[in-house]
Amino acid sequence: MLEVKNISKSYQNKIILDKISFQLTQNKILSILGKSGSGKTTLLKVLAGLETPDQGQVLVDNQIMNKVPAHQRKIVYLYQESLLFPHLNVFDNVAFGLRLQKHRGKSQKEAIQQKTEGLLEALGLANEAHKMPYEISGGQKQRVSFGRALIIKPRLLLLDEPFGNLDPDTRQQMQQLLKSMIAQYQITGLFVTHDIKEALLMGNQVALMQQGCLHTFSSMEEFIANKQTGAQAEMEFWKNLQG
Ligand SMILES: Nc1ncnc2c1ncn2[C@@H]1O[C@H](COP(=O)(O)OP(=O)(O)OP(=O)(O)O)[C@@H](O)[C@H]1O
Repeated sequence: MLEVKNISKSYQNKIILDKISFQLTQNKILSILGKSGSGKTTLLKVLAGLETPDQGQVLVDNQIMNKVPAHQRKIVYLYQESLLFPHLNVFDNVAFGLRLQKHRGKSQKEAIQQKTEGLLEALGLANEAHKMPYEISGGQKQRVSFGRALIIKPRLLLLDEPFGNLDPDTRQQMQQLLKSMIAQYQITGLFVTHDIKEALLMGNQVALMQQGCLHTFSSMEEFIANKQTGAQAEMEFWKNLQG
């Protein structure tokens, strides 16, 4: 479904992405780990059309995306501080993408109303529908931005450290919520995180970005067994802590 072929990108002669190739099938999530500055965000931006690769191709459903502008790709890129429209309430922020799709007429209006209400309910935001962004918490804002993304059924959802700013409890709740929404909406996506546990929890597959290359693992066992991933060190840490 997503096919990335030989993507390279340099900034000021420094190679950030070095002939990256991988495939991702429909309804699967690929978690991407990697050190700060290893190029994870750059990869997501290339897929979203926010950066142009120096070479290589991005294909979604066999369609070459390279020349398709970002706003026509139906690929959503979400990051920690994904912005909400400050002048729209929670309901209108979520409904925005559907309204853009040139839906007119009364029945369409009702369909938008129903879809948005259903999604707000599922996201636990039903009581916040009429609040403005400045009246809700960070975790709630995050849920609104997921709502905005999910409502248009993106072909690809790109999540860039989405929970980086949340406290541990809220982070755990959001992981569970997002996981169930991803299953319900049959989302295909990439999930960038620094947290190994989160990568294993959110992804069906895990990959490691290192020196411009994306190392994909054929199974979770292979990922855990590889010392470079840090999974073993993390497991050792918890074991030692238990005594
Ligand atoms: N627009 C740009 N111009 C020049 N250099 C850039 C630009 N964007 C990113 N870089 C550089 O490319 C490298 C990779 O950055 P990127 O943001 O992709 O890393 P990352 O793996 O997402 O890091 P982090 O985990 O800290 O978010 C960094 O060295 C960064 O300074």
